[in-house]
Amino acid sequence: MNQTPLQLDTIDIKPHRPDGVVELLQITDTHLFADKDADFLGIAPWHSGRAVVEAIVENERLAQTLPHDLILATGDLSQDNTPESYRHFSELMSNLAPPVFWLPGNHDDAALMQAELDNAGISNAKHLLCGQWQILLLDTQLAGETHGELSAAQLSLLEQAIERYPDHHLLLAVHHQAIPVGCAWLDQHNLRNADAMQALLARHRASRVVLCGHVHQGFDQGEQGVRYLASPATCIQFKPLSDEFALDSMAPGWRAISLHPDGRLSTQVWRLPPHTFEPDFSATGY
Ligand SMILES: Nc1ncnc2c1ncn2[C@@H]1O[C@@H]2COP(=O)(O)O[C@H]2[C@H]1O
Ligand SMILES: [Fe+2]
Repeated sequence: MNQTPLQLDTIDIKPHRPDGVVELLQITDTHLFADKDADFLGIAPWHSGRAVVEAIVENERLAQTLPHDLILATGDLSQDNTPESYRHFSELMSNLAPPVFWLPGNHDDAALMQAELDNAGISNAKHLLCGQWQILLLDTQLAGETHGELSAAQLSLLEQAIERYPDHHLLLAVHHQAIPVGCAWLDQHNLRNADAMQALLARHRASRVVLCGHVHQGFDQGEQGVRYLASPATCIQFKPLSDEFALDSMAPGWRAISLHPDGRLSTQVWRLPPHTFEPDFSATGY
């Protein structure tokens, strides 16, 4: 096993907005298959993912907003771990102008994912300096498990980030939820050593935000001065506050986030129109 500690490798991204506000989008849990028409509990993820991308493009055109600075793809991009599924993800992202940054989820094959996304020219950068903010993407994947964990090496990257950039507000992106979302069946598949991450976050004086995927629902909660956010998946939605596995009737979606230079954050969950891509509500799991 390679014991060499990971070194923080930082890239700079200049925010487009003259007031320094960083505009980003979160796209998560696309669960793509090699077969674009493959069914996932009543939804074909490639088709719902494509509809999300088209809606983002249309939103930008209608709102005539300044361009987004970046997109964060927070894992479970593939459901079947095929090279084709990652190529389909790259194809979807090629319709969007901002650079995409990614981290693996429990369903991903991280090595294959990196190889395929590298081939498509999607950056593997994990620490971004953007105006007054720093964005760190950490890997919580634990091979063969549905729940997640931050290895010592990943925690060390967080420590390096807050030590090196103590005055930059921090957005930490991970796949697994660090605090319970209120679905017992799903909260057993959480980030197991969230306390180690939280102990490091407690040292950081600037703003702290933790953004995750995995929970297939909108989530926004503050705890001990840290804001925890999650986004709907671009395919099936899990029903909030359900102890048993249950799919939700809300449409697929994504999250938009504005990071202000003074540390404030504003955010909005966007969804496709109601009743588009309704799943098979009788499904009991996968
Ligand atoms: N009925 C179920 N009960 C518990 N876990 C489940 C059930 N169905 C699926 N899962 C797991 O829960 C995970 C939550 O999101 P994932 O897409 O990561 O993958 C899912 C499955 O591994
Ligand atoms: Fe997941």
